[in-house]
Amino acid sequence: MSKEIPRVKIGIIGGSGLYSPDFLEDVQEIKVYTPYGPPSSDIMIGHIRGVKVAFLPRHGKKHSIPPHKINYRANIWALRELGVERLISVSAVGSLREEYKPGDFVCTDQFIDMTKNRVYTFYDGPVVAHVSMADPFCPELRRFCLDAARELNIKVHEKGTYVCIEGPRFSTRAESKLWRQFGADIVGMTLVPEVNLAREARMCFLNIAMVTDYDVWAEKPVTAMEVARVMSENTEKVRRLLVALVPRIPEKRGCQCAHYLDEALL
Ligand SMILES: CSC[C@H]1O[C@H](OP(=O)(O)O)[C@H](O)[C@@H]1O
Ligand SMILES: Nc1ncnc2[nH]cnc12
Repeated sequence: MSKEIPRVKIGIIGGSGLYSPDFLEDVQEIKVYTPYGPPSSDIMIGHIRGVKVAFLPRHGKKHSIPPHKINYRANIWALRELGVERLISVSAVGSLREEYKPGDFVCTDQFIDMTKNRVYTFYDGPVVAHVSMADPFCPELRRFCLDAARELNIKVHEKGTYVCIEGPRFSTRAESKLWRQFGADIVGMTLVPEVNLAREARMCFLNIAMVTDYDVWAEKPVTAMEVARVMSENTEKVRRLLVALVPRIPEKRGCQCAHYLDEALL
């Protein structure tokens, strides 16, 4: 007897420090097969106040997959296969600005791609797609996120440019200063190509970044242990924000996100 595959419209990808769907109720795990191989883990499906949500930890349940080895295509494909239209990605980031303090949230609104060796598209030919990335994040999801944070009295920066580095190493002092000159506000290793693949998959995409450290421009070199510690001190805040955000998201989309691909195919 074949099992019915559940349909889920909202997906959450957890980053460093967010590996478990303990903010969801009635969780079931399902294995999803993709043409690109397995996603980072089985997909966990549960509910937030009656709304069905799919959860996937991008580094795996035990953080065994480094940023440059994540199978981003498999992750996005698997979530899309389940019906996900609106994707919330959670990231730990370093700060490139004094005023973006450890423990603050950032509702990312732009990115700069400094990665070097990733697979950036589902369209490897013969079908070719050039998606617009001028406005990478869903304006509706950003608004719901900011409203939810305001309601909870959680400090969130309304805008922030995320520079995505290849990793897994952290930036040199010279690089960190350069990211600041580029106009970036926060630095991480995983937003690209998650965000552009989601657009190719006609999904809305929101990035909730949690500042875990001042990157090395501010003198003291960051360590992975520091990132993990600050993230674990703040996961409760992340969970509360997700629980307040998800029920605000309406069934129907009123944004452009599903249509960028129409103008991208040659
Ligand atoms: C654990 S330190 C570096 C690691 O943390 C961030 O992860 P994520 O974006 O998945 O939250 C950063 O991008 C690196 O992968
Ligand atoms: N300083 C930093 N650089 C890159 N990725 C990070 N993730 C968290 N902090 C970071």
